[in-house]
Amino acid sequence: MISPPKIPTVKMSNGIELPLFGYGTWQAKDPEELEKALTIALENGYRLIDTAFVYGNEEIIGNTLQKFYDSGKLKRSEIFITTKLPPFFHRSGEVEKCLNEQLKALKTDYIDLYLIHSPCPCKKDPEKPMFYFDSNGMIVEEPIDHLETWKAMENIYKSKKVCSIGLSNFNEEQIERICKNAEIQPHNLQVECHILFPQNDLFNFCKSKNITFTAYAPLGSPSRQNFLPDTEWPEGDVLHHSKVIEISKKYNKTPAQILLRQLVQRGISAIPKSVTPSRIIENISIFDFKLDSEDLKALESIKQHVRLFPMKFRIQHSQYPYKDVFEAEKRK
Ligand SMILES: NC(=O)C1=CN([C@@H]2O[C@H](COP(=O)(O)OP(=O)(O)OC[C@H]3O[C@@H](n4cnc5c(N)ncnc54)[C@H](OP(=O)(O)O)[C@@H]3O)[C@@H](O)[C@H]2O)C=CC1
Ligand SMILES: O=C1CO[C@H](CO)[C@@H](O)[C@@H]1O
Repeated sequence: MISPPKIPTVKMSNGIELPLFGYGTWQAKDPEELEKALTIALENGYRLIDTAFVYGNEEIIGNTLQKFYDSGKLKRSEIFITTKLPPFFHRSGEVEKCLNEQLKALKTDYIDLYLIHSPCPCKKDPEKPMFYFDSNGMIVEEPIDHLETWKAMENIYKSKKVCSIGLSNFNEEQIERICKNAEIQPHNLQVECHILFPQNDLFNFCKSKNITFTAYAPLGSPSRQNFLPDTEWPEGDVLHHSKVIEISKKYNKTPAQILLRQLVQRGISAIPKSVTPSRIIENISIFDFKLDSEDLKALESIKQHVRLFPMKFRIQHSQYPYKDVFEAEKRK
């Protein structure tokens, strides 16, 4: 066990501190493996856990956390739980119902940060805890206005079942519309973000709105293609990028540590996923060094930009958020 580092935070507009580093859990759902990995993460200083209804692992996470509370090793107040509303429960009557299920699974009476997972409300697969795909592999749209769902998010915020509310995978226009019509402004946006997709414009836009920023796929999500393997996933390997390797040698750190450190220094919360004990410790060992401005600039100036998560199974949805992907598809 390393001595747990102090993790820097950024204040959200509601005054709550968002840790700039946490533990991602997408595709971690083997109970034994996840419990072991999360235990190692918590013992080594991870405090933010990122999950979602559709990851199918909230109960495993809740059970693991309960063991930490019972043994007195951690208090609930020391943990920051982010979870997400699935795209098939966007109707106002469904939001709180779904949240209640998630609270039960996570063994808690509040969520620190609750996000609308996707701007594309869709039908549920009655057989699976997942969205429904049609015969072309597309999700089936449910026309529900974002403002209806956001109102329900505001209500659960007011009920104190969630301490902060936010969005994931929404574009600037969609966020702007919510902000203009909201009683409670979004506290956080979670989107893909790494050296090959730095999100400079969206990040600056969020800063101007006082919305904190979380980077998913901070290591380029090397195992993303295990999800929907029949889908075409864009190429892009941030962990083996020559610039990252060069800088990692200079600091005697690993490529993953350089990538995560860069996000933290940008003021972006990074949530790498790993179920490998050595990597879990490697990823959090980034608070004993600082990238200098020259190296930050070198990482910033990487010209090749590629969206690794185009989520094309949503491309026909009227609220599909990625105009770049949509335009490129139209030109094909
Ligand atoms: N809001 C959204 O729509 C989305 C949210 N997310 C969230 O963001 C989190 C992170 O994104 P994710 O897609 O998991 O991708 P990451 O960029 O975190 O990459 C995870 C992958 O990298 C491997 N890995 C972890 N650490 C290292 C290391 N030090 N060296 C080499 N390989 C490493 C892991 O393998 P192994 O586990 O085998 O060690 C795993 O295969 C998710 O887990 C989820 O919580 C992700 C995608 C979309
Ligand atoms: O969080 C998630 C992980 O990535 C998946 C693949 O695109 C998404 O469907 C999901 O929103």
